[in-house]
Amino acid sequence: MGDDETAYNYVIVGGGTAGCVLAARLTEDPDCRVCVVEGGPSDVGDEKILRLRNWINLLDSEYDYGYTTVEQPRGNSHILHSRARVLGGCSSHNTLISFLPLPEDMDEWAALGAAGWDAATVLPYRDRLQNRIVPVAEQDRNPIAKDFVTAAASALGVPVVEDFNARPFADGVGFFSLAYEAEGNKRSSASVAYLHPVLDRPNLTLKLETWAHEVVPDGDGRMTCVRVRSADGTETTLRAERELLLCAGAIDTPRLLMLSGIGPADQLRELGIKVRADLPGVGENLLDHPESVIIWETDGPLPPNSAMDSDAGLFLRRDPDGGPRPDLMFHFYQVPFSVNTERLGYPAVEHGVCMTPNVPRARSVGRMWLRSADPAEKPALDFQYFTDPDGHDEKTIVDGLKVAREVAATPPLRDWLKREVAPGPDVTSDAALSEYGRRVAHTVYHPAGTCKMGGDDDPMAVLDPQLRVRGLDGIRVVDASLFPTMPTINPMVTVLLAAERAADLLRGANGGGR
Ligand SMILES: Cc1cc2nc3c(=O)[nH]c(=O)nc-3n(C[C@H](O)[C@H](O)[C@H](O)COP(=O)(O)OP(=O)(O)OC[C@H]3O[C@@H](n4cnc5c(N)ncnc54)[C@H](O)[C@@H]3O)c2cc1C
Repeated sequence: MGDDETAYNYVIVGGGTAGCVLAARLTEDPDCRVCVVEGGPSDVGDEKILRLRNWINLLDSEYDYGYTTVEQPRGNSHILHSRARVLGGCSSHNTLISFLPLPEDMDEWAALGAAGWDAATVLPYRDRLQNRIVPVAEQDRNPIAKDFVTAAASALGVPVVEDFNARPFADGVGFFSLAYEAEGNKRSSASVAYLHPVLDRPNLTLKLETWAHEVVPDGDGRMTCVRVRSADGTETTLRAERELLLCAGAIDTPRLLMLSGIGPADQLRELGIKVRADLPGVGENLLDHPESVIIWETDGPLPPNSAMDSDAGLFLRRDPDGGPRPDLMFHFYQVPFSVNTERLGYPAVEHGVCMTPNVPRARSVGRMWLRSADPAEKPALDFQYFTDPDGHDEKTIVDGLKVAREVAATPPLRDWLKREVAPGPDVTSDAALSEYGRRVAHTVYHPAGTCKMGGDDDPMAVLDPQLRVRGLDGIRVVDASLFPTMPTINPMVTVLLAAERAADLLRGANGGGR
């Protein structure tokens, strides 16, 4: 198929984490013509992208859409919400920590009306994942990270976990599993694992540096067409003969739907957007994993070994009556992640480490909306961090900071640390820890949930359990926006599993493939 063609069997908007999986799976059938519209450039041969340890330099770069938030009265209003602008999406930009969701995470989705998304159905898709997922390699295990693992196990009485994906866990400390090749520190992103091997398929068309700005109906009223603009400004309408698949991520998928008149009718009318479907849930249910940070200076430089500077971490279950899943997590960084503390005047240190306690199932839920009908204007994101009425999220951060200090005070980690620089040893009361912890809070970069799927009885569900946009024909959403609730763990693998399942749903519905 040549570049001038505009009709395909499927058009995929967003060649990101989910989009790459779908493109690879759907083009396994040589008669199925697929076009991927991706806003960013290719990652092929781009060492800046392909080398995992460079991830931190991609933040706020030309590969980052760089969303901001509206004022967060109980949190940090200065967080930059990085979202990748490159083939592979956030899997080309992130730290590639790879955890299967816990069974209860999936069963919760099914209980909320997402029939067919229970653990017994979703978790077996792990065997289909093409990414190379392995625990951090021995040569990448920094001595200080090893000592963090030993200290946390001893201070907190939790097991050392060799492979977090071997079985479900309530708590534990250890080196993460990553989607990477240790040799050469190469990403095994969705793009590398799924798309690179099939780029020469004649039935796959990639339109890079091309931005989708409006979904429009075909002649039969099916929402299968999308208006796109390429880097040179050329406008085209692409048509999907079977279905249009939105995979633009948890911010850009609801943004595109709303710009196309699909969303909360009153809000859209106020902006002068013609309403095509009144779906009040579009842009609501904005989920994230909020985190805080505590930083120590080390006595001089650390050994260099690392996969991506945050190779180990801890899960803890503080509330034994709260079910089998952990309710506190943190990453251990062998660099001082000080962007939020320096802004508040805490000292910058040349050599240091930090721990970043986060809230695995945050109860504060936010929303996003369009500021105008102009597709170029970024939407407003309001995560409403630390606003849950029971104070669960705030308490988790306070507990996390205290737990971090316990670990830091325990040998062998203790012997590496010269002094605590943020918040500093004088900050001890719950109130002071909360104030500090929320003001320096950051995101673990996991926005999700903004087009959630659910049952017929949930008026806020945007998608049915087949991922079809309710009330419309010919259009589905497959990306992190489909999450009804946030899984306990870092969500990339959940997105990959969802995309694998979506490929099956599509092939079943449209008669192609298996
Ligand atoms: C810095 C960072 C670190 C992270 N670390 C981890 C981690 O270690 N482990 C983990 O599990 N999760 C991590 N995450 C989160 C995880 O990467 C994401 O949740 C997941 O990759 C999202 O996948 P997606 O398919 O929903 O969207 P994405 O992968 O973001 O894909 C969306 C794609 O759509 C394209 N696009 C958007 N709008 C348009 C448009 N209008 N037209 C055309 N193209 C468009 C984008 O360019 C992008 O390629 C991290 C995220 C970030 C940003």
